[in-house]
Amino acid sequence: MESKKFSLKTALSSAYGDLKNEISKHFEDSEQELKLVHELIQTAIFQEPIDDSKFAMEHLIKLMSAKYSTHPEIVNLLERLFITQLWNDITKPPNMLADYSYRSSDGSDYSRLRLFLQIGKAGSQYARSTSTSKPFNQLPDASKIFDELMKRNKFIPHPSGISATLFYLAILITHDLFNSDPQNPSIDRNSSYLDLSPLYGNSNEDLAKIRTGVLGRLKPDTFADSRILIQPPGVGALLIVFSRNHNYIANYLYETGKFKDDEHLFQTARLINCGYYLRIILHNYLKTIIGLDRTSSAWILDPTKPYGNNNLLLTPLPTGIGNQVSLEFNFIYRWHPAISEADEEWINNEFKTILGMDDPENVDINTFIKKMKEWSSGLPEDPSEWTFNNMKRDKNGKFNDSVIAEELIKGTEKISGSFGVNNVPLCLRIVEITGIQATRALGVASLNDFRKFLNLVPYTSFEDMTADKEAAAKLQALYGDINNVELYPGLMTEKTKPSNTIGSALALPFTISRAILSDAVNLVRNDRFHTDDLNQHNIAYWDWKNLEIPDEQLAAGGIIHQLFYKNLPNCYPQNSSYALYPFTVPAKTKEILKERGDDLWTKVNYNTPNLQNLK
Ligand code: HEM
Ligand SMILES: [Ca+2]
Repeated sequence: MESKKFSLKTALSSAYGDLKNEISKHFEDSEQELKLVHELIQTAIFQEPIDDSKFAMEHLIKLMSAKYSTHPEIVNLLERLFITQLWNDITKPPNMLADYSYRSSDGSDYSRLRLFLQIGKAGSQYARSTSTSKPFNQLPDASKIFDELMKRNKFIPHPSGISATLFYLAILITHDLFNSDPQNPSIDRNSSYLDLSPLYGNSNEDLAKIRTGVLGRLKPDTFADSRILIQPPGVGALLIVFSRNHNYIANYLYETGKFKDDEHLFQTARLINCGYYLRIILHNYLKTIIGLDRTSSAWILDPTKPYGNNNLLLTPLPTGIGNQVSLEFNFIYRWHPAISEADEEWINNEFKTILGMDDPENVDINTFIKKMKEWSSGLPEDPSEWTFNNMKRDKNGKFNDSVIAEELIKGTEKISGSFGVNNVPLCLRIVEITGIQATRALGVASLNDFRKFLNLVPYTSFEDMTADKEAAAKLQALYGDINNVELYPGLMTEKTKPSNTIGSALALPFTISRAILSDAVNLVRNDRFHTDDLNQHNIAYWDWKNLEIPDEQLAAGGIIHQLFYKNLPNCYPQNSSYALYPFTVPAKTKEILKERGDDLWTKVNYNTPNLQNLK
């Protein structure tokens, strides 16, 4: 960055040299004026702060209107620089609108560009990123692709020690963004934003079912999306932490005395709760995914940073313009190989019960949809009565803290699965086959066309695409030509990035690792409620430290432990790796922290928290 600025300055100096010559040709005693002109150019280009007590602007106006007035060529240039500077001060289109600060129930109106009110609203069609350049040749049976290249034969543990709990958050994120209509897979029933749709739902009807209507609160331990009930119980446990966090925030706001009515308290608490969710995604989830825990640097990848101002050299990077997730992203984010062994067993049993069969892998799609529908229509109308994993609610409707904490703690001990060929649990066979068929029906591109779209070099051969010789041979037999490989089967079988390194700790398949970041940056930056409208006024001057526990240092910038300590009191010791670093298995956490080269690793407790006396 420095060297770029240096070379720009060099270029600038030569342009300034010409102007200087021009001015000194016509005027004597112009040293002061030249300095002024130089400053004008500097501030126009580098956005350096202006010390207005020096009256530079007034001097400039005097020069243009009096001394230089007989030299229109100089005045024209200075005037242009001056007007450019003034014009650039104001963001276009506007960053914020007055009194326009609450999330809608269905994700409409999340773009501040009022022409795009509908963008990313629940019930919209998926966006499409890229099309196929030439027709596919004959495609193999989707079931054959699953059986030969995707099916888990033997569990392969994740090489970077990533825990199941990281994927519990990943599942909340995917259930926030994606909710395909089984009758019409081009429709996404959720909003295309990180707005905790699994908690708050996607309509006014959903909200009415989970809100108490009093003081902005949600019903105890309640969430809106019933799909979470048939995910491993750690996913529901994590969502309940966010549900409790909403109520914690609403109470806190009420006690400040600034708000009285339910709607204002609810909406403000939702904005803040979604803010914590995003902060966890950036400071814990993304940090683990790209391996930043291994360094003592505080740097994180933050897509919300304002780069809004124009300057003469860099175009602005807008925020809050709205987002619509793509169908491609839906498949890029299907991370079924990551499911841990224990969670695979759990879901297998759950499917056996719901489908009423011993071999859920053999169910046909119509039966699957029908049985799932029967299951969901058998749930209580009121989500505050739902339970999962046979957990019981107490007389106030709450689950026992330690029962919730236990699922998250167990998740941190479960090693997740490795990405790459042959690691998708067998019970998801029908889901995967139907998925591949949907991509065909909707015209999703080939892997190579998608790579070209991302400006990545296309694969030239099957060996180039996958490091696994056996997989390469199977792909060759099924697809014939490397350019014939479809996006989703390709993503599930391509080579994976190295593990245990800064930059790629999640060891994702190559194309996924790049695509996921492009989609993530867009969906966060384009949400006005994660950028300009998360301003202090709209969040009632909420201090993000309100949840903070004194061991901030121990978390190395992480946030998630604050939610655990606040909403699952007494379940974790103060310095527990299970709260501070839940996304890697504890033995791995120790190894990673040692790599930082400081003594942080000696201060963390790696023992399983003892919940016995809390039950
Ligand atoms: C034990 C864990 C998991 C189970 C039981 C599971 C189950 C399922 C099922 C049944 C579907 C089909 C849903 C439908 O078509 O309505 C599905 C779709 C999907 N899964 Fe998973 N999954 C698990 C883990 C994951 C993980 C770790 C991710 C990624 C982080 C993920 C991402 C997705 C996505 C993006 C879809 C498409 C959703 C949609 O189009 O609405 N899943 N999964
Ligand atoms: Ca959403």
